[in-house]
Amino acid sequence: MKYKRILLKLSGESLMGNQKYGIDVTCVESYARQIKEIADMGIQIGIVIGGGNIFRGLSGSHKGFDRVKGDSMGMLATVINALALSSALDNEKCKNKVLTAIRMEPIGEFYSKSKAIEYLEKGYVSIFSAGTGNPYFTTDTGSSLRAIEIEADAMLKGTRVDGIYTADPEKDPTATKFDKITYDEIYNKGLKIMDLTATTMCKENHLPIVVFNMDVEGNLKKLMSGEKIGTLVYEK
Ligand SMILES: Nc1ncnc2c1ncn2[C@@H]1O[C@H](COP(=O)(O)OP(=O)(O)OP(=O)(O)O)[C@@H](O)[C@H]1O
Ligand SMILES: O=c1ccn([C@@H]2O[C@H](COP(=O)(O)O)[C@@H](O)[C@H]2O)c(=O)[nH]1
Repeated sequence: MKYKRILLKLSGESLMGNQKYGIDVTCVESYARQIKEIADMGIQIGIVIGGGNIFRGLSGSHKGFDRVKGDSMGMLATVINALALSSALDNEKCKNKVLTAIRMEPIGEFYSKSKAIEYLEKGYVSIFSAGTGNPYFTTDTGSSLRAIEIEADAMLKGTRVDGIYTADPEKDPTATKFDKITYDEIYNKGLKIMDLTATTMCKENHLPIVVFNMDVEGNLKKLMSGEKIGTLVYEK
């Protein structure tokens, strides 16, 4: 097996599916099926989920919301998504736990590294919600932080594009895909696939990243089986 323990980052915005807002149930169900498939292979899975399908603090601040309150709303949005995913995993009979970076028992257990690792070792898919618990961050940074804390072998960014491109492929149809790219090239080319804080944390801690399309069912299993899909971010 290529990876024993992974941190899977799921895009909140992708959870909208074809809707304009909120959660498309078929999308969450597809994610849960794919996660169950690799949990059954014995892979330890930590998950961070975004909140862009519900609220982003920065966008809120452009409309007059206080940034810190807006970011708190964004972090709560990630908890809503985590609960939706947890429920879909329950339906798949895939044992899981929701941990929160901000205390809010009984909705989820307060996150600690030791508890997270204990659950992973017991075979629970562990969903780390509320990002880092601090404003002015994103769930990309929450993902790199949790990946490093749980000593994951890699951070897998499951999104709605099939890798990293020379420009945002949703805006530029002429953009071309990289099969692999270094952290430094991401900075030097100004690519906006992940925020810079997250990229820097991964680089400094030698954590490989794979960006791949989570909306194609079966992709996650292919990655775990060693197939080369998506884009690998590596150190030179
Ligand atoms: N160079 C690039 N290559 C690939 N995707 C890019 C690039 N630049 C920007 N993007 C955008 O990044 C998006 C993927 O990022 P991500 O999964 O974090 O989505 P998001 O909408 O920010 O999710 P979230 O709701 O979790 O914040 C793609 O849908 C794509 O539009
Ligand atoms: O550590 C964090 C993580 C997230 N936020 C806020 O939540 C939203 C949603 O997260 P996305 O990564 O954009 O999906 C984000 O825009 C922030 O407002 C946070 O404050 N701290």
